[in-house]
Amino acid sequence: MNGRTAVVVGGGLAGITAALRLADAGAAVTLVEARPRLGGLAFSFKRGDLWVDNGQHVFLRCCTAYRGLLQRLGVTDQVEIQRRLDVPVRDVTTGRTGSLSRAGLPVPLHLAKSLALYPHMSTAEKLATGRAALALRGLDLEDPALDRESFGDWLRRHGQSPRAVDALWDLVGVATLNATADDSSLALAAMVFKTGLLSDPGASDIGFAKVPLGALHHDAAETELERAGVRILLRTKVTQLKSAEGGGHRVELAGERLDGGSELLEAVDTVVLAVPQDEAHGLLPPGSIDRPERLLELGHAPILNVHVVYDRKVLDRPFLAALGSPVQWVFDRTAHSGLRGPGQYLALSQSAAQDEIDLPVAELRRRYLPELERLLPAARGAGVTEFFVTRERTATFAPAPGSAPLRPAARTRTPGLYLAGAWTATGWPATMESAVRSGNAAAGAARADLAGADGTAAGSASRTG
Ligand SMILES: Cc1cc2nc3c(=O)[nH]c(=O)nc-3n(C[C@H](O)[C@H](O)[C@H](O)COP(=O)(O)OP(=O)(O)OC[C@H]3O[C@@H](n4cnc5c(N)ncnc54)[C@H](O)[C@@H]3O)c2cc1C
Repeated sequence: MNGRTAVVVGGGLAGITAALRLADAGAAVTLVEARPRLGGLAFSFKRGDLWVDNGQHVFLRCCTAYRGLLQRLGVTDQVEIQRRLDVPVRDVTTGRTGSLSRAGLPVPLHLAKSLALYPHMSTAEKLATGRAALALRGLDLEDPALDRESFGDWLRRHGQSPRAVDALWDLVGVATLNATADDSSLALAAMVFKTGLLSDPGASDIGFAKVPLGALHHDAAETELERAGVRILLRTKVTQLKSAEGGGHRVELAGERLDGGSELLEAVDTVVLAVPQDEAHGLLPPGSIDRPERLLELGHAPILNVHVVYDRKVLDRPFLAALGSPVQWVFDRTAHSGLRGPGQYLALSQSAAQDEIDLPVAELRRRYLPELERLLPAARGAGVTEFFVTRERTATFAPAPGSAPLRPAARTRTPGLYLAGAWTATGWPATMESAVRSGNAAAGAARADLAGADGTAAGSASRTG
């Protein structure tokens, strides 16, 4: 792509990835981001002395594309991946704590011991779960029928009790899919469980950042993009995308320019739209994709994070999942946030939070502080020094049955125009992994098309492949 120009719209993980890949191929790349920072939906901000992530983010060892990006950014030492999957799960109604963990055995035996000892299900439920896991493992992810059924219906057909759904399938599924089994497509759920739990024994080991997300997705990304020669325009919104008269694309920008004027990027060879689906719908030139209104049908699902700072330590592990409580997952954020002193900072990650996302802070406080006392005995009598929430109403697309045909591929019908974003057709739910995969796919398609136009080997390979 030497001598070619590219504009990437959107500086989330998809856009960062696409920009790096296009710059690697020799294009002169401009990355345009409306906000004052890179990182999109996975970012952090300062609140007093505290670094706060907009939402707790975790990844799995099987997230190879996201881990590849972390490696490229030189920040693998700033994340931690469990040596072996270990998720402590406490039921507040019985007070018992068990764990979902793996042994050093081949799949699916790696989970068998943990399931056998899991205190939150009966023996009959565990046996039925083992049978369902084997059936799930046998599903063909390429079968389009999987997208038409709900995961909940499939689980019931495979003998899963409401308790097994709560204590196991939804415990993992709600956090990864951002929807309950009843609201999830079987295709996406099967993808998550097959890849995460039933592929390689280490696939589900959990990873998370040891620093605020912004240190990875803004600071390190900005440094690497600049090193790769990418021009970064922050606080700059793309307002329109058109065909340029002499060929290529015309990208219109509205930014915080001192003269108040707008800037045009003219005759751009390649544009990657790495923005949320609603924004892409507004920017796509007519005829670029089939039935663009489908982008709006994809819908959104919210995630709420409840942040609580205690005056003492109340949680004795990095994280804990809860049953029998509105609390879903609790993370210890103390070290990441820079909190000093004897206190502890907890973040509650509440996925599929449609019923709570708009509740006033005071009501959430009334709901969650007593729940935390039920879940964490040490919280009883501890002082709360801060309580606040972060709300992401459009955290992910809704992974509902029927969502697969609504997700477009990277290549559009407009030559030189590509789509990226966790919501595009990656086969993954809306995750950091999906975002990075989509950025790779868009840049890969652009590189192949330009190589094809130039008549080089990469182009013919892509056309025949
Ligand atoms: C609270 C929360 C918790 C989550 N937890 C997890 C988790 O644990 N694990 C996981 O893997 N994923 C998680 N996710 C999902 C993950 O963050 C996203 O899937 C991923 O970051 C999406 O990246 P993206 O680049 O596709 O899109 P985005 O991050 O949405 O990036 C799009 C960018 O485009 C910019 N933009 C929009 N319009 C314009 C315009 N006109 N001009 C210029 N720029 C524009 C936006 O400002 C934004 O920066 C979570 C998300 C949230 C919100």
